[in-house]
Amino acid sequence: MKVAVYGAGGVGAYFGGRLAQAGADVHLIARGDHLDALQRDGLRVESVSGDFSMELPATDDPADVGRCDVVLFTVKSFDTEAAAREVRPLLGDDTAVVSLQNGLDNETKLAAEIGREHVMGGVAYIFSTIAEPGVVEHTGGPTSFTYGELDGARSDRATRFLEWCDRADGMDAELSESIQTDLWEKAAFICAQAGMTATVRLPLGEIRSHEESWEMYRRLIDEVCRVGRATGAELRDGTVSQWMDFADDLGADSYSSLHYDMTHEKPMELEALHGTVVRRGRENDVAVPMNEAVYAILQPWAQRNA
Ligand SMILES: NC(=O)C1=CN([C@@H]2O[C@H](COP(=O)(O)OP(=O)(O)OC[C@H]3O[C@@H](n4cnc5c(N)ncnc54)[C@H](O)[C@@H]3O)[C@@H](O)[C@H]2O)C=CC1
Ligand SMILES: CC(C)(CO)C(=O)C(=O)O
Repeated sequence: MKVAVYGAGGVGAYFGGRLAQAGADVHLIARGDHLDALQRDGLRVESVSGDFSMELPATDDPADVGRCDVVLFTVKSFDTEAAAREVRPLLGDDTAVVSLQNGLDNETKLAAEIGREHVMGGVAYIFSTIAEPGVVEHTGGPTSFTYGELDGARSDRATRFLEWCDRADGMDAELSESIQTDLWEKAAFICAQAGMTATVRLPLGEIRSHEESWEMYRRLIDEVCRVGRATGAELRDGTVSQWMDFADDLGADSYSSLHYDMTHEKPMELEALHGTVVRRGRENDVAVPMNEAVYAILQPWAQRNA
């Protein structure tokens, strides 16, 4: 199985590294200092599931890699369109480009550039960042992703990829037959987890211990579920309480990639998260006051870091 990781950062290099450990032919696409370090020193992953280092081919030019079976597409959502324009050299007739990004529009943007037949949706559950160039730090989370064909088909390429994922240690993968539902459900969770940890600027444990803050966390989830249903997505009953139970079990020191980016002066995915919910809420006449509040509070940070 030949795999390219387009945007080999916290998420992509972690899962790509694990697939390489399982024997997949993995190629990293990165840029800047991180690429220089990957080429010079290899990839180092410092992980709660076990550290590892490996030499993997790394480049900023997809033409060096050529056709792949699977492309893990893991750039930040504000880089989706630019990166999608560069993906073509990686595509054979049956190549799947699997977005593991946060946000609701990445698959549509990818499809517009490379054709819907190449795109699979996906959602990742992991806490992982580039700690320094060439070094990815994985601090926890379920360390899993769910992916699937946009039309829900259990295709040969999707099941073949699952077999490879199942061989890998330190990660779990699930093949979904309703990835649109998964995307909305993940959006509901991430708008709460990212929204609260970034606005409050404290870890989840301290948010949980205040009744009003914990209620706001719940309302953020609930609002996104309402918007999702208004757009026609089939969210499962009990999604809000399931996420609240999930968040109850997360480590007290959990934050989010949005909080990380905000506090490290990096561009933020605010538009892909709360910005999208606010816009879709308006379009569908669904009130989203909690998401509007998060969006308003974080705007100055998003502008400052852009
Ligand atoms: N970090 C986390 O724990 C989680 C992140 N996510 C989502 O996964 C996606 C990726 O996030 P991270 O891995 O944290 O981002 P990251 O910033 O660590 O990695 C993305 C990498 O892609 C590179 N890149 C962007 N455009 C490129 C291009 N055209 N050519 C080559 N390299 C390019 C960037 O320089 C960066 O190194 C985001 O949508 C994020 O919200 C989802 C779950 C957890
Ligand atoms: C769900 C969560 C919080 C970690 O998997 C995430 O997606 C992020 O930090 O961006």
